[in-house]
Amino acid sequence: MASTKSFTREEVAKHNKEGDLWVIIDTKVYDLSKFSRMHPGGLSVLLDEEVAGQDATEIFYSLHRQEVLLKPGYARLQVGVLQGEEPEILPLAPGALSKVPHAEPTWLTRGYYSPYFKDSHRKFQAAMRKFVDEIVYPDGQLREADGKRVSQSVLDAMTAKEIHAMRLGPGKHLKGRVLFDGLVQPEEFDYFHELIITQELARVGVRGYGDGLLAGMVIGLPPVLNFGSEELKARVVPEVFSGKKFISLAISEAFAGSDVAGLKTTAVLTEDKKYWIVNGTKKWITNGHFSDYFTVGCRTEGGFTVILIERGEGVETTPIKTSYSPAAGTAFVSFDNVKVPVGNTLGPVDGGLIVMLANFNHERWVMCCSSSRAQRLVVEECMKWCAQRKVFGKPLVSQAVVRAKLANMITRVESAQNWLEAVTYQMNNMSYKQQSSNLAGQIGFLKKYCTSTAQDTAREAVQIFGGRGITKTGMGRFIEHYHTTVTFDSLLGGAEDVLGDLGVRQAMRKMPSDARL
Ligand code: HEM
Repeated sequence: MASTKSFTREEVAKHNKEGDLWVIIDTKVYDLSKFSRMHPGGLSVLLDEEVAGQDATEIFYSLHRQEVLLKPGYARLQVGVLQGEEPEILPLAPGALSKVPHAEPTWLTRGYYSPYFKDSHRKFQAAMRKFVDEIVYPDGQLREADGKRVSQSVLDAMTAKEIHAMRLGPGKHLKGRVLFDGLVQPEEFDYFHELIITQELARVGVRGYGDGLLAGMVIGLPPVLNFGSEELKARVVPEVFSGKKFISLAISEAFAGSDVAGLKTTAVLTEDKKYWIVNGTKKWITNGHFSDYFTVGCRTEGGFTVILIERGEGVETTPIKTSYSPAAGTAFVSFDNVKVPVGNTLGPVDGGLIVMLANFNHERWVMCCSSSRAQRLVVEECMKWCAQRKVFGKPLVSQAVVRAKLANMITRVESAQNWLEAVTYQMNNMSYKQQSSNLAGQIGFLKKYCTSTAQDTAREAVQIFGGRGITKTGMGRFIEHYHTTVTFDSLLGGAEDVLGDLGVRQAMRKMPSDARL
């Protein structure tokens, strides 16, 4: 616990030399006498006459993130507070909304309204924010750094609130479950609740870890839920929703991605027609390295079939090094003569395309939710930095070129979110089938928009942060991470050009034959 001793500024000023060195940061008094020799920024900067024994608040915050002082090892350096003065820089309490303009979507900004979000969504958001701040965020920072898997305690905490089940959207799978301690009833749970879950998780701001939070389940389990036999569902779904077993979608190969006709993994029926024998390899499989189940796209005699394969004899996974942390468990998966019961077939034999198409819309919409929210985190970082960073004696934001960059960023993130909310409203009012026929193109365009604007924002954010934007620690650490990992979002679920083309083709199919200029 921090000391509550109080000092006058004059008393602090006496401790101004090597071996007896105090500073004031936002009314708190720190004794850096011993620490100064270990200070990552060096000893000399602390001995400066404007720092040693002085109020170093402004210079401290121009060089360090708030989190530095919250770390127990550094918080211990506090020996007291300034007499009769109150701190001004207060870190946000867990669950609180940011007051930085555009740091929150409009519906969460004081004084604004929304036609979409009701009281139930607001309560749900507040609970989810607190949960993420207290349980997920701290683990995210640690695991992204050490590359280990998401801690089981986090997955268990998510299970207790039924977050895994809710991440598959509204539907029968929620029936009878107590969602977030009863905060929302299964029948009232809609796509806006799901949007909230995805967007709150995206605020953790660490890409590999974000996928480690069972992104494989979000895309790999729906084919089991929608196309698996009752026996298969009864066994697999509870294991996965309880966070005890893991599942991945395994479609992409080194040979082919979106082009399923080019896949080389084969499934051949045994003579007694009781088993599939699967041979082949899959690449870039999110969560694959720790998955127990794989929803696998296979070439079969008359086309393409989706089969659920359990880890066992003949299944090997090797981690792939990607631009983000191994916390995602991204893997190369090989199947060598794997014997799979035919009961594990998902959907019609040779009719796997339907299974995949049914999955795409939701999967891409989830990506839009997380991509647009991650982009907003970058806007918040830039807004704060531009206001606090001084150049040529003035805040960075006094430069017109910097304001122009912020204007572009805000325009992009607000348009992405508003379009996303409009599409989400459509999803709430359409059946799954209607969504495929009416929204596949829209969602394709939206995803293309989210991820291409994300890359523009990443580039401009690095310009604003300068060298800090390419440094893994310190002020620009989120920007560096975002810039390094942002491209990934533009590839998964279909590259931008592929999605744009899909949207135009869907639109052209609906062109009236009598339309003329
Ligand atoms: C409680 C007091 C302080 C603590 C715990 C502290 C801790 C740290 C830490 C952890 C870093 C590494 C930052 C990172 O890359 O993540 C750092 C860097 C630095 N610190 Fe401090 N510091 C303190 C006070 C100060 C003060 C008063 C100054 C005043 C000049 C200062 C100047 C610097 C500089 C110049 C760097 C290098 C920044 C960079 O590489 O961009 N520090 N400090």
